[in-house]
Amino acid sequence: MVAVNDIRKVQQRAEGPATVLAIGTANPPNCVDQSTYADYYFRVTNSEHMTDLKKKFQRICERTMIKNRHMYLTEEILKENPNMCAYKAPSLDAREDMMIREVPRVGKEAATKGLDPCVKRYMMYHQGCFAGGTVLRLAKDLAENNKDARVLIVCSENTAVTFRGPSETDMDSLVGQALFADGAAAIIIGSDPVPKVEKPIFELVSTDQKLVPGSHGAIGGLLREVGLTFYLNKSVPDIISQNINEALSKAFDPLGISDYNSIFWIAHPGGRAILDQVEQKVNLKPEKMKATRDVLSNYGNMSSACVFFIMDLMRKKSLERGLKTTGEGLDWGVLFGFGPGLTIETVVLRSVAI
Ligand SMILES: CC(=O)CC(=O)SCCNC(=O)CCNC(=O)[C@H](O)C(C)(C)COP(=O)(O)OP(=O)(O)OC[C@H]1O[C@@H](n2cnc3c(N)ncnc32)[C@H](O)[C@@H]1OP(=O)(O)O
Repeated sequence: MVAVNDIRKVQQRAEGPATVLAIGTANPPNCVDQSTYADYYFRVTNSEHMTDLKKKFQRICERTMIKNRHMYLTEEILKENPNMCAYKAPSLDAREDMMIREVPRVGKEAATKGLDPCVKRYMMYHQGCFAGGTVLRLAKDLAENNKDARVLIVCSENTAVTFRGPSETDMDSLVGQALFADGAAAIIIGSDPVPKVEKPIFELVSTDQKLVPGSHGAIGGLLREVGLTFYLNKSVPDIISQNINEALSKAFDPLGISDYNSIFWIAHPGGRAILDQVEQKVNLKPEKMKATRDVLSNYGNMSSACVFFIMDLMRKKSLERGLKTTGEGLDWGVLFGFGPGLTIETVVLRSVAI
């Protein structure tokens, strides 16, 4: 008789850790220039009369350190959908129609191929920006517990659901209009790579999630007839940075690592101030956040997709610079997702020799 444990070990479970086997990214073609975005945003939302608010928005845009963002929404689309340009007007149907079309389209572009109908799918909506870490955590469990499984993750983010005109009394919304952007990433995760066929890029060593006590209300979103409304408290950079050392020591103490400049960094770039404060709290050298800041600057906050753009940039730059591993020449690294809850997702990565 075959023992259940043998079936689990021999037939069902993978031997090695889950690895990232491929990464692809895509953005909609419409690219907005952050230096002129305030003019565009106040014109397209018929808000030119709010001159002080426009100046404030211009200041916020400048402080984001974002240069470019991609957005599906063009001026023509917004003109056809005037309710999306109001601060709050019923528009959920129009927004959802765009999302139903665009989210899978850009996601498919990132994944490049269609999928067999027998592929087992799982859809996750309205997760928030920490989801890049969440999906890695779930994919690791799936890949390690299902021998030969290959997990395709597609994170596709679109601001058609959050774009809205300005309001004098809602600064959270205004800050979000200066930060959020569209983008998609597709990643394949699997254990026990097939020799000479598959080449791992990073190994997923461990994962963790923490709901920060007392942070309720700091970041959140509510789906309304007017689209997805959100709040972003000014304390977000403080809360994240105050909890970062605990997350790091929980993840790296077991590995005997306490110098966080000795690892590579992939942090969700929620906003410039979050990166600044984390950097300060951990005494990070400026080059540690270079890949993260480059993605923020060139693409904005694409929510869950950001960490994969950073991962992709890092492995490409490491190759270009002739470094010995995919993680800037270093062995160990960390990936952080931050988002509503306030939730911190931590993933410990191990790079691969180039
Ligand atoms: C959606 C998800 O699930 C996950 C996410 O990623 S959520 C997004 C998380 N990101 C954030 O919370 C943003 C973090 N903040 C930042 O990066 C920066 O504050 C920023 C780039 C927005 C502005 O940079 P800064 O260095 O703070 O600039 P600063 O000059 O102090 O502020 C500019 C103006 O914005 C206002 N402001 C900044 N943050 C604000 C906030 N969260 N709410 C309201 N107003 C804000 C300031 O009061 C200031 O107004 P005045 O010019 O009238 O004084």
